[in-house]
Amino acid sequence: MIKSICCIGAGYVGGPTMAVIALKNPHIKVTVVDVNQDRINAWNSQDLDLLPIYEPGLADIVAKTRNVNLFFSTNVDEAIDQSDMIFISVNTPTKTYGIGKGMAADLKYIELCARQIARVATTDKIVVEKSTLPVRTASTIKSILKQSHNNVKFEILSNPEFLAEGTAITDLLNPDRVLIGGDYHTEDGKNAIAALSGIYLNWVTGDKIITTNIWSSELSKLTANAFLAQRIASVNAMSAICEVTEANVDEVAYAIGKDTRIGEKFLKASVGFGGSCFQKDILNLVYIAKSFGLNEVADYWEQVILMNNYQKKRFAQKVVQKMFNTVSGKKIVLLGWAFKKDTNDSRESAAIDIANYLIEEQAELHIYDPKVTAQQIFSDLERITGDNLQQLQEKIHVYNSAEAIFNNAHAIVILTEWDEFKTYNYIDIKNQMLEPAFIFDGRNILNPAEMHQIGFQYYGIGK
Ligand SMILES: NC(=O)C1=CN([C@@H]2O[C@H](COP(=O)(O)OP(=O)(O)OC[C@H]3O[C@@H](n4cnc5c(N)ncnc54)[C@H](O)[C@@H]3O)[C@@H](O)[C@H]2O)C=CC1
Ligand SMILES: O=C(O)[C@H]1O[C@H](OP(=O)(O)OP(=O)(O)OC[C@H]2O[C@@H](n3ccc(=O)[nH]c3=O)[C@H](O)[C@@H]2O)[C@H](O)[C@@H](O)[C@@H]1O
Repeated sequence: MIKSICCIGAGYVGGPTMAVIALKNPHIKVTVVDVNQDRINAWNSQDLDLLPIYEPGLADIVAKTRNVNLFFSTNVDEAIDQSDMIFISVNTPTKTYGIGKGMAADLKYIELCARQIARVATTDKIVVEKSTLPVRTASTIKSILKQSHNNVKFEILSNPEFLAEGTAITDLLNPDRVLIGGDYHTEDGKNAIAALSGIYLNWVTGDKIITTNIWSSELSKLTANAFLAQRIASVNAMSAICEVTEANVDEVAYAIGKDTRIGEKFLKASVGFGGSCFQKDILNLVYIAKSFGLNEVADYWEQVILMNNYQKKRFAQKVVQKMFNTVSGKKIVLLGWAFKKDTNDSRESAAIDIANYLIEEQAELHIYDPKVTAQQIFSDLERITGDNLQQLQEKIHVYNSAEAIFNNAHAIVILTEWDEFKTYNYIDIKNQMLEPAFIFDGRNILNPAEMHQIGFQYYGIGK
Protein backbone atom coordinates (compact mmCIF):
# COMPACT_ATOMS: atom_id res chain seq x y z
CA MET A 1 0.00 0.00 0.00
CA ILE A 2 1.51 3.29 -1.14
CA LYS A 3 1.58 5.94 1.62
CA SER A 4 3.91 8.53 0.22
CA ILE A 5 4.67 9.71 -3.30
CA CYS A 6 7.46 11.96 -4.50
CA CYS A 7 7.37 13.58 -7.94
CA ILE A 8 10.60 15.04 -9.29
CA GLY A 9 9.78 17.93 -11.63
CA ALA A 10 7.09 20.53 -10.83
CA GLY A 11 6.31 21.45 -14.43
CA TYR A 12 3.33 21.24 -16.78
CA VAL A 13 3.06 17.51 -16.16
CA GLY A 14 4.31 17.04 -12.59
CA GLY A 15 2.19 19.85 -11.10
CA PRO A 16 -1.27 19.08 -12.54
CA THR A 17 -0.79 15.28 -12.44
CA MET A 18 0.20 15.23 -8.79
CA ALA A 19 -2.57 17.69 -7.87
CA VAL A 20 -5.13 15.25 -9.29
CA ILE A 21 -3.47 12.20 -7.70
CA ALA A 22 -3.51 14.02 -4.34
CA LEU A 23 -7.16 15.01 -4.78
CA LYS A 24 -8.23 11.46 -5.54
CA ASN A 25 -5.97 9.77 -2.97
CA PRO A 26 -6.42 11.73 0.27
CA HIS A 27 -4.70 8.90 2.16
CA ILE A 28 -1.43 9.45 0.24
CA LYS A 29 1.06 12.22 0.95
CA VAL A 30 2.23 13.67 -2.37
CA THR A 31 5.36 15.84 -2.47
CA VAL A 32 6.34 17.56 -5.71
CA VAL A 33 9.97 18.65 -5.77
CA ASP A 34 12.00 20.77 -8.15
CA VAL A 35 15.44 22.32 -8.28
CA ASN A 36 13.89 25.56 -9.49
CA GLN A 37 13.25 27.60 -6.32
CA ASP A 38 11.19 30.26 -8.14
CA ARG A 39 8.87 27.63 -9.55
CA ILE A 40 8.34 26.03 -6.14
CA ASN A 41 7.73 29.45 -4.56
CA ALA A 42 5.12 30.12 -7.24
CA TRP A 43 3.41 26.78 -6.53
CA ASN A 44 3.31 27.79 -2.85
CA SER A 45 2.10 31.34 -3.40
CA GLN A 46 -1.01 32.44 -1.50
CA ASP A 47 -2.42 34.16 -4.55
CA LEU A 48 -3.58 31.31 -6.79
CA ASP A 49 -3.30 33.58 -9.85
CA LEU A 50 0.46 33.36 -9.38
CA LEU A 51 0.73 29.57 -9.82
CA PRO A 52 3.49 28.95 -12.41
CA ILE A 53 1.15 27.12 -14.75
CA TYR A 54 -2.18 28.26 -16.07
CA GLU A 55 -4.66 25.41 -16.64
CA PRO A 56 -8.45 25.73 -16.31
CA GLY A 57 -9.50 24.04 -13.04
CA LEU A 58 -5.97 23.62 -11.67
CA ALA A 59 -6.10 26.41 -9.07
CA ASP A 60 -9.28 24.96 -7.49
CA ILE A 61 -7.65 21.56 -7.00
CA VAL A 62 -4.45 23.11 -5.62
CA ALA A 63 -6.57 25.18 -3.21
CA LYS A 64 -8.21 21.99 -1.92
CA THR A 65 -5.11 19.83 -1.59
CA ARG A 66 -2.10 22.05 -0.99
CA ASN A 67 -0.66 21.65 2.51
CA VAL A 68 -3.31 18.98 3.17
CA ASN A 69 -1.73 16.06 1.33
CA LEU A 70 -0.03 17.92 -1.55
CA PHE A 71 3.29 19.67 -0.89
CA PHE A 72 5.74 21.59 -3.06
CA SER A 73 9.37 21.69 -2.00
CA THR A 74 12.97 22.03 -3.15
CA ASN A 75 14.17 19.41 -0.68
CA VAL A 76 14.59 16.65 -3.26
CA ASP A 77 16.67 14.30 -1.08
CA GLU A 78 14.18 14.27 1.78
CA ALA A 79 11.19 13.69 -0.51
CA ILE A 80 12.96 10.82 -2.29
CA ASP A 81 13.90 9.11 0.93
CA GLN A 82 10.47 9.43 2.53
CA SER A 83 8.50 8.05 -0.42
CA ASP A 84 7.43 4.56 -1.51
CA MET A 85 6.90 5.63 -5.10
CA ILE A 86 8.86 8.20 -7.12
CA PHE A 87 7.56 9.74 -10.35
CA ILE A 88 10.25 11.18 -12.61
CA SER A 89 8.60 14.07 -14.43
CA VAL A 90 11.55 16.19 -15.50
CA ASN A 91 12.03 17.77 -18.90
CA THR A 92 13.48 15.75 -21.77
CA PRO A 93 14.17 18.40 -24.43
CA THR A 94 15.84 17.91 -27.79
CA LYS A 95 19.64 17.82 -27.43
CA THR A 96 21.33 21.08 -28.35
CA TYR A 97 24.90 19.76 -28.35
CA GLY A 98 27.07 16.76 -29.21
CA ILE A 99 25.93 13.49 -30.74
CA GLY A 100 22.29 13.60 -31.82
CA LYS A 101 22.22 17.43 -31.60
CA GLY A 102 18.88 18.82 -32.81
CA MET A 103 17.22 15.40 -32.80
CA ALA A 104 17.87 13.02 -29.90
CA ALA A 105 16.22 13.54 -26.51
CA ASP A 106 18.54 15.04 -23.90
CA LEU A 107 18.41 12.58 -21.02
CA LYS A 108 20.80 14.38 -18.69
CA TYR A 109 18.03 15.42 -16.27
CA ILE A 110 16.70 11.85 -16.19
CA GLU A 111 20.15 10.48 -15.47
CA LEU A 112 20.69 13.05 -12.70
CA CYS A 113 17.41 11.98 -11.09
CA ALA A 114 18.34 8.30 -11.27
CA ARG A 115 21.74 8.99 -9.71
CA GLN A 116 20.16 11.06 -6.96
CA ILE A 117 17.62 8.34 -6.19
CA ALA A 118 20.39 5.72 -6.09
CA ARG A 119 22.44 7.87 -3.72
CA VAL A 120 19.67 8.93 -1.36
CA ALA A 121 17.19 6.04 -1.09
CA THR A 122 17.39 3.89 2.03
CA THR A 123 14.13 1.95 1.56
CA ASP A 124 12.64 0.05 -1.41
CA LYS A 125 11.08 2.24 -4.11
CA ILE A 126 8.92 1.97 -7.16
CA VAL A 127 10.35 4.38 -9.75
CA VAL A 128 7.86 5.57 -12.35
CA GLU A 129 8.90 7.12 -15.66
CA LYS A 130 6.36 9.90 -16.23
CA SER A 131 8.53 11.94 -18.60
CA THR A 132 8.39 11.06 -22.29
CA LEU A 133 11.44 8.92 -23.01
CA PRO A 134 13.07 7.10 -25.90
CA VAL A 135 12.29 3.40 -25.98
CA ARG A 136 14.68 1.40 -23.74
CA THR A 137 15.47 4.26 -21.34
CA ALA A 138 14.27 2.10 -18.45
CA SER A 139 17.31 -0.12 -18.93
CA THR A 140 19.60 2.91 -18.43
CA ILE A 141 17.71 3.93 -15.31
CA LYS A 142 17.88 0.36 -14.04
CA SER A 143 21.64 0.14 -14.45
CA ILE A 144 22.16 3.44 -12.65
CA LEU A 145 19.89 2.41 -9.77
CA LYS A 146 21.81 -0.86 -9.47
CA GLN A 147 24.81 1.18 -8.34
CA SER A 148 23.00 2.09 -5.12
CA HIS A 149 25.06 1.05 -2.09
CA ASN A 150 22.14 1.10 0.32
CA ASN A 151 20.84 -2.40 -0.36
CA VAL A 152 17.59 -1.03 -1.72
CA LYS A 153 15.29 -2.79 -4.21
CA PHE A 154 13.98 -0.70 -7.12
CA GLU A 155 11.15 -1.62 -9.44
CA ILE A 156 10.80 0.48 -12.60
CA LEU A 157 7.53 1.27 -14.35
CA SER A 158 6.73 3.35 -17.41
CA ASN A 159 3.56 5.43 -17.06
CA PRO A 160 3.57 7.99 -19.87
CA GLU A 161 1.29 11.00 -19.59
CA PHE A 162 -1.20 11.75 -22.37
CA LEU A 163 -2.69 15.01 -21.08
CA ALA A 164 -2.81 17.96 -23.45
CA GLU A 165 -2.11 21.44 -22.13
CA GLY A 166 -5.16 23.67 -21.83
CA THR A 167 -7.29 20.64 -20.97
CA ALA A 168 -4.88 19.00 -18.49
CA ILE A 169 -7.34 18.73 -15.63
CA THR A 170 -10.23 17.26 -17.62
CA ASP A 171 -7.79 14.92 -19.39
CA LEU A 172 -6.41 13.76 -16.04
CA LEU A 173 -9.83 13.38 -14.42
CA ASN A 174 -11.24 11.52 -17.40
CA PRO A 175 -8.42 9.89 -19.36
CA ASP A 176 -9.03 7.79 -22.49
CA ARG A 177 -6.61 5.32 -20.96
CA VAL A 178 -3.84 4.97 -18.41
CA LEU A 179 -0.82 3.08 -19.70
CA ILE A 180 1.43 1.16 -17.32
CA GLY A 181 4.48 -0.65 -18.64
CA GLY A 182 6.25 -3.00 -16.29
CA ASP A 183 7.91 -6.32 -15.76
CA TYR A 184 4.71 -8.38 -15.60
CA HIS A 185 6.59 -11.70 -15.64
CA THR A 186 7.99 -11.27 -12.12
CA GLU A 187 6.20 -11.11 -8.75
CA ASP A 188 7.89 -7.81 -7.85
CA GLY A 189 6.96 -6.38 -11.24
CA LYS A 190 3.34 -7.47 -10.86
CA ASN A 191 3.16 -5.95 -7.37
CA ALA A 192 4.55 -2.65 -8.61
CA ILE A 193 2.02 -2.53 -11.47
CA ALA A 194 -0.78 -3.31 -8.98
CA ALA A 195 0.42 -0.54 -6.64
CA LEU A 196 0.36 2.08 -9.40
CA SER A 197 -2.97 0.80 -10.80
CA GLY A 198 -4.37 1.07 -7.26
CA ILE A 199 -3.70 4.81 -7.26
CA TYR A 200 -5.52 5.35 -10.58
CA LEU A 201 -8.37 3.00 -9.65
CA ASN A 202 -9.53 5.62 -7.15
CA TRP A 203 -11.04 7.49 -10.08
CA VAL A 204 -10.37 5.61 -13.34
CA THR A 205 -12.24 2.41 -14.18
CA GLY A 206 -10.20 -0.78 -14.55
CA ASP A 207 -11.07 -1.24 -18.23
CA LYS A 208 -9.15 1.96 -19.01
CA ILE A 209 -5.94 0.80 -17.39
CA ILE A 210 -3.69 -0.90 -19.94
CA THR A 211 -0.70 -2.97 -18.92
CA THR A 212 2.13 -3.69 -21.36
CA ASN A 213 5.79 -4.52 -21.22
CA ILE A 214 7.96 -1.53 -20.45
CA TRP A 215 9.31 -1.08 -24.00
CA SER A 216 5.84 -1.04 -25.56
CA SER A 217 4.78 1.57 -23.04
CA GLU A 218 7.77 3.84 -23.74
CA LEU A 219 7.33 3.47 -27.49
CA SER A 220 3.53 3.98 -27.36
CA LYS A 221 3.98 7.50 -26.02
CA LEU A 222 6.22 8.58 -28.90
CA THR A 223 3.92 6.78 -31.33
CA ALA A 224 0.80 8.52 -30.02
CA ASN A 225 2.37 11.95 -30.43
CA ALA A 226 3.72 11.12 -33.89
CA PHE A 227 0.27 9.94 -35.05
CA LEU A 228 -1.47 13.00 -33.60
CA ALA A 229 1.02 15.44 -35.14
CA GLN A 230 0.83 13.59 -38.46
CA ARG A 231 -2.95 14.27 -38.62
CA ILE A 232 -2.38 18.00 -38.25
CA ALA A 233 0.43 17.97 -40.81
CA SER A 234 -1.85 16.08 -43.20
CA VAL A 235 -4.79 18.45 -42.86
CA ASN A 236 -2.42 21.43 -43.15
CA ALA A 237 -1.01 19.95 -46.36
CA MET A 238 -4.58 19.79 -47.64
CA SER A 239 -5.13 23.44 -46.60
CA ALA A 240 -2.49 24.48 -49.15
CA ILE A 241 -4.36 22.59 -51.89
CA CYS A 242 -7.68 24.10 -50.76
CA GLU A 243 -6.33 27.62 -51.10
CA VAL A 244 -5.57 27.15 -54.79
CA THR A 245 -8.67 25.14 -55.73
CA GLU A 246 -11.55 26.97 -53.95
CA ALA A 247 -12.13 23.95 -51.76
CA ASN A 248 -12.60 24.80 -48.06
CA VAL A 249 -10.43 22.93 -45.58
CA ASP A 250 -13.05 23.07 -42.79
CA GLU A 251 -15.56 21.42 -45.12
CA VAL A 252 -13.02 18.82 -46.24
CA ALA A 253 -12.07 18.05 -42.63
CA TYR A 254 -15.74 17.74 -41.66
CA ALA A 255 -16.46 15.47 -44.61
CA ILE A 256 -13.57 13.09 -43.95
CA GLY A 257 -13.98 13.21 -40.17
CA LYS A 258 -17.48 11.75 -40.46
CA ASP A 259 -15.83 8.51 -41.56
CA THR A 260 -15.54 6.79 -38.19
CA ARG A 261 -12.31 5.15 -39.33
CA ILE A 262 -10.79 8.62 -39.62
CA GLY A 263 -12.71 10.41 -36.84
CA GLU A 264 -13.33 14.11 -36.43
CA LYS A 265 -10.82 15.17 -33.79
CA PHE A 266 -7.45 16.75 -34.51
CA LEU A 267 -8.26 17.85 -38.04
CA LYS A 268 -8.27 21.58 -37.47
CA ALA A 269 -6.07 23.33 -40.01
CA SER A 270 -3.81 25.93 -38.42
CA VAL A 271 -0.64 27.98 -38.68
CA GLY A 272 1.13 24.78 -37.69
CA PHE A 273 1.35 22.76 -34.51
CA GLY A 274 3.50 23.95 -31.64
CA GLY A 275 4.10 22.93 -28.05
CA SER A 276 6.97 21.38 -26.20
CA CYS A 277 6.32 17.81 -27.25
CA PHE A 278 5.24 17.04 -30.83
CA GLN A 279 8.37 18.29 -32.53
CA LYS A 280 10.78 16.94 -29.92
CA ASP A 281 9.10 13.55 -29.72
CA ILE A 282 8.98 13.07 -33.49
CA LEU A 283 12.63 14.11 -33.80
CA ASN A 284 13.39 11.61 -31.06
CA LEU A 285 11.57 8.90 -33.03
CA VAL A 286 13.45 9.88 -36.19
CA TYR A 287 16.73 9.62 -34.29
CA ILE A 288 15.84 6.20 -32.90
CA ALA A 289 14.91 4.96 -36.39
CA LYS A 290 18.16 6.31 -37.84
CA SER A 291 20.23 4.75 -35.09
CA PHE A 292 18.78 1.35 -36.04
CA GLY A 293 19.56 2.02 -39.72
CA LEU A 294 15.84 2.40 -40.53
CA ASN A 295 16.38 5.39 -42.81
CA GLU A 296 13.10 5.17 -44.71
CA VAL A 297 11.19 5.07 -41.43
CA ALA A 298 13.16 8.10 -40.24
CA ASP A 299 12.43 10.03 -43.46
CA TYR A 300 8.73 9.18 -43.24
CA TRP A 301 8.30 10.71 -39.79
CA GLU A 302 10.66 13.61 -40.43
CA GLN A 303 8.34 14.72 -43.21
CA VAL A 304 5.76 15.63 -40.53
CA ILE A 305 8.19 18.20 -39.13
CA LEU A 306 9.11 19.51 -42.58
CA MET A 307 5.42 19.89 -43.45
CA ASN A 308 4.86 21.82 -40.22
CA ASN A 309 7.77 24.17 -40.94
CA TYR A 310 6.37 24.70 -44.43
CA GLN A 311 2.94 25.61 -43.03
CA LYS A 312 4.36 28.27 -40.70
CA LYS A 313 6.45 29.81 -43.48
CA ARG A 314 3.61 29.62 -46.00
CA PHE A 315 1.32 31.53 -43.65
CA ALA A 316 3.89 34.26 -42.95
CA GLN A 317 4.65 34.60 -46.67
CA LYS A 318 0.96 34.98 -47.40
CA VAL A 319 0.74 37.89 -44.95
CA VAL A 320 3.54 39.70 -46.77
CA GLN A 321 2.29 38.85 -50.25
CA LYS A 322 -1.30 39.96 -49.66
CA MET A 323 -0.12 43.24 -48.13
CA PHE A 324 1.31 44.27 -51.50
CA ASN A 325 4.55 42.35 -50.98
CA THR A 326 5.83 44.53 -48.20
CA VAL A 327 5.20 44.86 -44.48
CA SER A 328 8.21 47.09 -43.86
CA GLY A 329 7.29 49.75 -41.29
CA LYS A 330 3.67 48.57 -41.17
CA LYS A 331 1.91 48.10 -37.84
CA ILE A 332 0.87 44.47 -37.51
CA VAL A 333 -1.12 43.27 -34.50
CA LEU A 334 -0.38 39.70 -33.43
CA LEU A 335 -3.23 38.20 -31.39
CA GLY A 336 -2.00 35.20 -29.40
CA TRP A 337 1.43 33.93 -28.46
CA ALA A 338 0.70 30.63 -26.63
CA PHE A 339 0.98 27.47 -28.75
CA LYS A 340 -2.75 26.86 -28.16
CA LYS A 341 -5.55 28.43 -26.13
CA ASP A 342 -6.03 28.05 -22.36
CA THR A 343 -2.35 27.73 -21.55
CA ASN A 344 0.43 30.18 -20.70
CA ASP A 345 2.96 27.93 -22.45
CA SER A 346 4.70 29.31 -25.53
CA ARG A 347 7.30 26.60 -26.04
CA GLU A 348 7.73 25.93 -29.79
CA SER A 349 4.72 28.13 -30.50
CA ALA A 350 4.15 28.80 -34.21
CA ALA A 351 3.79 32.47 -33.19
CA ILE A 352 7.53 32.67 -32.51
CA ASP A 353 8.55 31.63 -36.02
CA ILE A 354 5.90 33.78 -37.66
CA ALA A 355 6.90 36.83 -35.62
CA ASN A 356 10.54 36.22 -36.55
CA TYR A 357 9.69 36.06 -40.23
CA LEU A 358 7.72 39.33 -40.02
CA ILE A 359 10.51 41.02 -38.04
CA GLU A 360 12.95 40.05 -40.81
CA GLU A 361 10.54 41.75 -43.20
CA GLN A 362 10.81 44.86 -40.97
CA ALA A 363 7.21 44.82 -39.75
CA GLU A 364 6.37 46.79 -36.59
CA LEU A 365 4.85 44.16 -34.29
CA HIS A 366 2.27 44.82 -31.56
CA ILE A 367 1.59 41.64 -29.59
CA TYR A 368 -1.11 40.58 -27.14
CA ASP A 369 -1.77 37.23 -25.46
CA PRO A 370 -4.23 36.80 -22.56
CA LYS A 371 -1.91 34.58 -20.47
CA VAL A 372 1.67 34.72 -21.75
CA THR A 373 3.68 37.44 -19.98
CA ALA A 374 5.59 40.18 -21.81
CA GLN A 375 8.75 38.84 -20.19
CA GLN A 376 8.18 35.43 -21.79
CA ILE A 377 7.39 36.93 -25.20
CA PHE A 378 10.58 38.99 -25.17
CA SER A 379 12.65 36.04 -24.01
CA ASP A 380 11.24 33.86 -26.86
CA LEU A 381 12.09 36.65 -29.31
CA GLU A 382 15.59 37.15 -27.92
CA ARG A 383 16.31 33.49 -28.56
CA ILE A 384 14.99 33.39 -32.13
CA THR A 385 16.16 36.79 -33.39
CA GLY A 386 19.51 36.99 -31.58
CA ASP A 387 18.65 40.61 -30.63
CA ASN A 388 18.94 41.73 -27.01
CA LEU A 389 16.02 42.94 -24.91
CA GLN A 390 16.74 46.62 -25.48
CA GLN A 391 16.91 46.21 -29.26
CA LEU A 392 13.64 44.28 -29.21
CA GLN A 393 11.84 46.77 -26.96
CA GLU A 394 12.66 49.53 -29.45
CA LYS A 395 10.72 47.83 -32.22
CA ILE A 396 8.23 45.45 -30.58
CA HIS A 397 5.34 46.37 -28.33
CA VAL A 398 3.64 43.94 -25.97
CA TYR A 399 0.25 44.74 -24.42
CA ASN A 400 -1.60 43.61 -21.26
CA SER A 401 -4.97 43.87 -22.96
CA ALA A 402 -6.23 44.26 -26.52
CA GLU A 403 -8.02 47.50 -25.74
CA ALA A 404 -5.50 49.96 -27.17
CA ILE A 405 -3.72 47.76 -29.67
CA PHE A 406 -5.60 48.27 -32.95
CA ASN A 407 -5.18 52.01 -33.49
CA ASN A 408 -3.69 52.75 -36.94
CA ALA A 409 -2.85 49.10 -37.53
CA HIS A 410 -2.50 47.79 -41.08
CA ALA A 411 -3.27 44.17 -40.20
CA ILE A 412 -4.35 41.71 -37.52
CA VAL A 413 -2.74 38.28 -37.48
CA ILE A 414 -4.47 35.69 -35.28
CA LEU A 415 -2.01 33.06 -34.05
CA THR A 416 -3.78 31.41 -31.10
CA GLU A 417 -7.44 30.41 -30.93
CA TRP A 418 -8.26 32.18 -27.61
CA ASP A 419 -12.05 32.43 -27.14
CA GLU A 420 -11.87 36.15 -26.29
CA PHE A 421 -10.63 36.96 -29.82
CA LYS A 422 -14.01 35.78 -31.15
CA THR A 423 -15.91 38.20 -28.92
CA TYR A 424 -14.24 41.46 -30.01
CA ASN A 425 -16.26 44.16 -31.73
CA TYR A 426 -14.68 43.98 -35.17
CA ILE A 427 -16.74 46.89 -36.50
CA ASP A 428 -15.13 49.16 -33.91
CA ILE A 429 -11.74 47.62 -34.56
CA LYS A 430 -12.02 48.16 -38.30
CA ASN A 431 -12.78 51.85 -37.70
CA GLN A 432 -9.55 52.23 -35.74
CA MET A 433 -7.40 50.63 -38.44
CA LEU A 434 -5.88 51.96 -41.66
CA GLU A 435 -7.42 51.11 -45.04
CA PRO A 436 -7.38 48.48 -46.44
CA ALA A 437 -7.64 46.64 -43.12
CA PHE A 438 -6.37 43.06 -43.23
CA ILE A 439 -7.12 40.06 -41.02
CA PHE A 440 -5.04 36.90 -41.36
CA ASP A 441 -6.84 34.28 -39.29
CA GLY A 442 -4.28 31.53 -38.64
CA ARG A 443 -6.82 29.56 -36.61
CA ASN A 444 -9.99 29.98 -38.67
CA ILE A 445 -11.88 31.30 -35.63
CA LEU A 446 -13.73 34.21 -37.27
CA ASN A 447 -16.63 34.10 -39.72
CA PRO A 448 -15.21 35.03 -43.16
CA ALA A 449 -18.54 36.34 -44.55
CA GLU A 450 -19.01 38.60 -41.53
CA MET A 451 -15.47 39.94 -41.78
CA HIS A 452 -15.85 40.67 -45.50
CA GLN A 453 -19.11 42.45 -44.80
CA ILE A 454 -17.46 44.67 -42.19
CA GLY A 455 -14.97 45.54 -44.90
CA PHE A 456 -11.90 43.57 -43.92
CA GLN A 457 -9.59 41.91 -46.41
CA TYR A 458 -9.94 38.56 -44.62
CA TYR A 459 -7.73 35.51 -45.20
CA GLY A 460 -8.11 32.23 -43.30
CA ILE A 461 -6.22 28.98 -43.64
CA GLY A 462 -7.27 26.63 -46.42
CA LYS A 463 -10.11 28.71 -47.79
N1 LIG B 1 3.85 19.45 -21.29
C1 LIG B 1 3.03 18.48 -21.62
O1 LIG B 1 1.90 18.72 -22.00
C2 LIG B 1 3.45 17.07 -21.54
C3 LIG B 1 4.76 16.72 -21.27
N2 LIG B 1 5.12 15.40 -21.20
C4 LIG B 1 6.50 15.03 -20.87
O2 LIG B 1 6.69 15.23 -19.46
C5 LIG B 1 8.02 15.65 -19.19
C6 LIG B 1 7.99 16.96 -18.42
O3 LIG B 1 7.40 17.95 -19.25
P1 LIG B 1 6.95 19.36 -18.66
O4 LIG B 1 6.26 19.15 -17.36
O5 LIG B 1 6.25 20.06 -19.76
O6 LIG B 1 8.39 20.02 -18.41
P2 LIG B 1 8.73 21.33 -17.56
O7 LIG B 1 9.96 21.87 -18.13
O8 LIG B 1 7.51 22.18 -17.42
O9 LIG B 1 9.03 20.75 -16.09
C7 LIG B 1 10.13 19.97 -15.76
C8 LIG B 1 10.65 20.41 -14.39
O10 LIG B 1 11.66 19.49 -13.98
C9 LIG B 1 12.61 20.20 -13.20
N3 LIG B 1 13.85 19.43 -13.09
C10 LIG B 1 14.73 19.10 -14.07
N4 LIG B 1 15.73 18.36 -13.58
C11 LIG B 1 15.48 18.19 -12.25
C12 LIG B 1 16.14 17.50 -11.20
N5 LIG B 1 17.26 16.80 -11.44
N6 LIG B 1 15.61 17.54 -9.97
C13 LIG B 1 14.48 18.24 -9.73
N7 LIG B 1 13.80 18.90 -10.68
C14 LIG B 1 14.29 18.88 -11.93
C15 LIG B 1 12.75 21.51 -13.96
O11 LIG B 1 13.31 22.51 -13.11
C16 LIG B 1 11.31 21.79 -14.40
O12 LIG B 1 10.64 22.64 -13.49
C17 LIG B 1 8.71 15.72 -20.54
O13 LIG B 1 9.39 14.51 -20.76
C18 LIG B 1 7.57 15.87 -21.53
O14 LIG B 1 7.88 15.35 -22.79
C19 LIG B 1 4.21 14.40 -21.36
C20 LIG B 1 2.90 14.69 -21.60
C21 LIG B 1 2.41 16.04 -21.69
O1 LIG C 1 3.19 14.70 -24.95
C1 LIG C 1 2.63 15.78 -24.82
O2 LIG C 1 3.17 16.79 -24.41
C2 LIG C 1 1.22 15.97 -25.23
O3 LIG C 1 1.26 16.49 -26.58
C3 LIG C 1 -0.01 16.85 -27.10
O4 LIG C 1 -0.61 17.83 -26.27
P1 LIG C 1 -0.24 19.39 -26.36
O5 LIG C 1 1.00 19.57 -27.16
O6 LIG C 1 -0.28 19.90 -24.97
O7 LIG C 1 -1.48 20.05 -27.12
P2 LIG C 1 -2.35 19.59 -28.42
O8 LIG C 1 -3.76 19.82 -28.11
O9 LIG C 1 -1.96 18.26 -28.89
O10 LIG C 1 -1.89 20.67 -29.49
C4 LIG C 1 -0.60 20.65 -30.06
C5 LIG C 1 -0.53 21.67 -31.20
O11 LIG C 1 -1.30 21.23 -32.30
C6 LIG C 1 -2.20 22.25 -32.71
N1 LIG C 1 -3.41 21.62 -33.26
C7 LIG C 1 -4.07 20.69 -32.52
C8 LIG C 1 -5.18 20.07 -33.05
C9 LIG C 1 -5.64 20.41 -34.33
O12 LIG C 1 -6.64 19.88 -34.87
N2 LIG C 1 -4.95 21.34 -35.04
C10 LIG C 1 -3.85 21.96 -34.53
O13 LIG C 1 -3.24 22.79 -35.21
C11 LIG C 1 -2.45 23.07 -31.45
O14 LIG C 1 -2.90 24.36 -31.74
C12 LIG C 1 -1.06 23.05 -30.83
O15 LIG C 1 -0.25 24.04 -31.39
C13 LIG C 1 -0.91 15.61 -27.11
O16 LIG C 1 -2.20 15.99 -27.57
C14 LIG C 1 -1.01 15.02 -25.72
O17 LIG C 1 -1.78 13.83 -25.77
C15 LIG C 1 0.39 14.71 -25.22
O18 LIG C 1 0.34 14.20 -23.89
